[in-house]
Amino acid sequence: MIRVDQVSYGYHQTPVLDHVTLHESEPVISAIWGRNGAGKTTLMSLLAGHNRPDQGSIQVMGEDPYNNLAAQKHLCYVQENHPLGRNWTISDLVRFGQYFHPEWNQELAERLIDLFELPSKRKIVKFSKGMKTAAQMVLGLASHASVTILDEPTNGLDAEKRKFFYNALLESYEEHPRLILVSTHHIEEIQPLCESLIVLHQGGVLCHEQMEEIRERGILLTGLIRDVDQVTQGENIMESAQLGSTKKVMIDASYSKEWRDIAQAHGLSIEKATLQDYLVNLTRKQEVLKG
Ligand SMILES: Nc1ncnc2c1ncn2[C@@H]1O[C@H](COP(=O)(O)OP(=O)(O)OP(=O)(O)O)[C@@H](O)[C@H]1O
Repeated sequence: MIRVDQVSYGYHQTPVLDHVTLHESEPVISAIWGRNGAGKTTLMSLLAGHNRPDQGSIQVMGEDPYNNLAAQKHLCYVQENHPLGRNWTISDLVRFGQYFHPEWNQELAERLIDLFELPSKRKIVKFSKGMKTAAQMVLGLASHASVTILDEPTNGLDAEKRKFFYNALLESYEEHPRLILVSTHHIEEIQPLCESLIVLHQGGVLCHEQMEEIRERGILLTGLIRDVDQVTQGENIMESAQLGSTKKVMIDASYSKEWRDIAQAHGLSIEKATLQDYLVNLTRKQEVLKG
C-alpha cells in the first residue's frame, strides 16, 4: 500500500530524514511515534505528495504521490493545520470530502458531526481548537481513502471526544479496512487499536514492529540493590534509580513468564513498563549510544 525506499529529505540543507525505508503492504492501523522534531509530519507530508523526496522513492498504491492526481484519489492526509478554505463551514468540508474521495461515507460523516457536536452554520476558522481537530477527523474517517494519514488526530480533544474518536477510528477501519497511519504522542491511548508501530528517531526508522510484540517490552524490577544487580547482569538497563538499599531498573526485555519466575525466585517485584516510558527510554538509549 505504501513503499518508502531510501528516502532522504531536508529543509534548507538541514537533513530531517536520512535514507528511510518503510513498507506497509496490508490494511492496518499503524501508529507513528517519535520525539518532537523526529520527522513524523515530514514523512507524512512526503507520503501525501506535498513535498518531493531529495533522494529515494515513494509509492502510494503503486503511484508516486508527488503532483499526481492518480495517487491523490487513494489518499487522505489530515494535518494539524489543514488548509481548509477560510470561509468554510462543515457543509463545505463535507462537499469537499464527497468531491475528492470516491469512497466517501456520507452516513459516517453525518454521524461524526453529530457526535462531535459540530455546528453546521459556523465557520470552521471560528471553531475551538478541539472542534477544528474534530472537523478534520470527520474528513479523515469518512474519506475511507485507501491510505488515510492522520497527523496528531487527538490534538485539543477532551477525554470524552478522544474516546469518541478512537471508537470512530476502529468502526471506520472495520467497515472499510485500509492503511491508516496515525502520528501521536499519546501512544498509551491509541496502542490498543494499532496493529503496528513505527518509531522514528534521528532521521530514520528505529523500529517497525507488530504492536503486540513491542507492547510487551520493557520491564521494571525492584528489590535490594545486590539482588537487582545480580539478576540484571548483562541485561540492557534502560533506566535505574536507587533509594536507600532499594533499586529499581527498567530493562529491555519482554514481560515473559521466564522473567516473572526469575523475579519471584530472587524476591524482586516485577511490573510491565508503560509503552510510553519504554519508547522514551529506547530513544534516549540510542542517543547515549550514539553520543
Ligand atoms: N517548513 C520547515 N522549514 C524548516 N524546517 C522545518 C520545516 N518543517 C519542519 N522542519 C524541521 O524538521 C524537523 C522535523 O519536523 P517535523 O515537524 O517533521 O517533526 P515531528 O516529528 O512531526 O515533530 P512534532 O512531534 O514536534 O510535531 C524539525 O527539526 C523541524 O524544525
